[in-house]
Amino acid sequence: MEFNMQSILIILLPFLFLFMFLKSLTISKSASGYAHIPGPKPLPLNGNLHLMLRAAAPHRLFRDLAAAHGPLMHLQLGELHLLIVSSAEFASQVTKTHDTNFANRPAMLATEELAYNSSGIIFSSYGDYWRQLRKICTVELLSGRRGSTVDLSERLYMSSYDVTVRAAVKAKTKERKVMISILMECIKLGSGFMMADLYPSIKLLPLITGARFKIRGIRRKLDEVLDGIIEQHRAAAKAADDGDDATKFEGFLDILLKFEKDGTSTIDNVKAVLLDIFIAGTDTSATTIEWAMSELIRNPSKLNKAQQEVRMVSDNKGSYIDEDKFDEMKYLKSIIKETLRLHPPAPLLVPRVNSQRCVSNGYEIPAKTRVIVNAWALGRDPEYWNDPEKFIPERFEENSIDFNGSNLEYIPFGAGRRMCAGMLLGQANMELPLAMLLYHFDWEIPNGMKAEELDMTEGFGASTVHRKHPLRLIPIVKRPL
Ligand code: HEM
Repeated sequence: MEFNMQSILIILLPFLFLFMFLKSLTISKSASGYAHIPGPKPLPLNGNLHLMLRAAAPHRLFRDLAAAHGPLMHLQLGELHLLIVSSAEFASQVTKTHDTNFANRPAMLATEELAYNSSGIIFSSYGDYWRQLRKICTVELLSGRRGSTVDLSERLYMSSYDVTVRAAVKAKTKERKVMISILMECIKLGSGFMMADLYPSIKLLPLITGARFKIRGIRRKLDEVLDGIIEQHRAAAKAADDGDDATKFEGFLDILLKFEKDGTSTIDNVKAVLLDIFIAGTDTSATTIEWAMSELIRNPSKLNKAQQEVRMVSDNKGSYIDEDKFDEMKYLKSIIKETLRLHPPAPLLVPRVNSQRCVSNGYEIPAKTRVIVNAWALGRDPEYWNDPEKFIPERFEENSIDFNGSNLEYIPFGAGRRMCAGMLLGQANMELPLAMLLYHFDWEIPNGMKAEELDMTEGFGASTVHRKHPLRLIPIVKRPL
């Protein structure tokens, strides 16, 4: 008899269900620790997982459930107990009052292999190792506007990737298409909502669902590309040393490699950090520009106003976009802020875990609880915003609300100790390409479609939220490059 994956599955399924049933008895016991926190009633076996099956996207489902159950809500997905935070007050508890306690990240199937055993910045445990990495990042890579510009391209992902990679590695890398597709896979697998993540005690699940196989395949490709980048960098550094190149400077990757050389870290740690920077830097900025352009196309008067501003500032400056003039592009900045309010690229931020039991606004939270802050819901809450579903960049001209983590109703970059380490680079990575798109081109929608008909459906199934369908527009050159 020939055994293929399907026949193995059929044989294993009854055992799996029996195991899950027995497991559900222990799950309901552990659920008692959360009984005092409001939330939808869990079913045996799956908890509230069935709700996810018919949801448009987790951030939308969590917002709707929170409307019925409150701003601190308990959800049980498979074996996991999640707390969903949907108010500025509770977000402040997690990211300010109990920030240190909640400064850890949960383990996920994908982070074992794809984040090199969680040894990058995003998923590493809170402690000295993380502190050191974060310091290198802030000082060496992300504090200024070090990313050199790339040619304007419709392929925002490529351009965003180029800027990030050049900031980190100082050079263009080969195989960027392959790398971008790997990054997209990592983002999908890192959502934390895979079956194998929701039932971590069923050790066979990663094999049965094929997740382990897929992750191993991506890890192999990832190693190949990252090893290539590191090799290329070492060769360039050696050539510069040999030639006594006066222009050489020590960059981010050189510093990571120094730690590897003196034995403080391993080459896997170096790859983990590089991957974090590539993932965090590429997808977030590119998807924000995509949404900003989509919103502007749907609002032609705002598009017009933005173009007038960018052109007025830049025409006097020799017909090119000058980063030093961004402070004069107030409307452009408001557009980016409004886009991040309506479409935060990471709507649920990155999950946190508390090391110790704590009490938050009267609710006891057991240790090792996974907490998700729904930044997307906060940005659309009528409690904090007038006409929250409307794209109105002007609202940011009238107030001083900022995304720097001090206004908890508006946290697209997160807040507290684990907030985004690349906010400044991210900002530059959005302002520059968007200003160029607005300055050089007018934009039309193809096929005579009306502006208000532009499809705004969100994609689903990853930790960042893109447009479901790519944005296709006709550029008309107004200021040639
Ligand atoms: C539009 C641009 C960006 C957005 C919206 C964004 C958003 C975020 C969010 C929501 C988090 C999690 C915060 C939390 O848990 O409270 C995060 C973490 C992080 N981001 Fe960004 N990000 C952006 C760009 C970048 C860039 C360009 C880089 C670096 C090249 C970067 C590097 C990081 C790192 C290293 C972390 C992990 C911090 C830690 O866990 O200590 N981000 N980002």
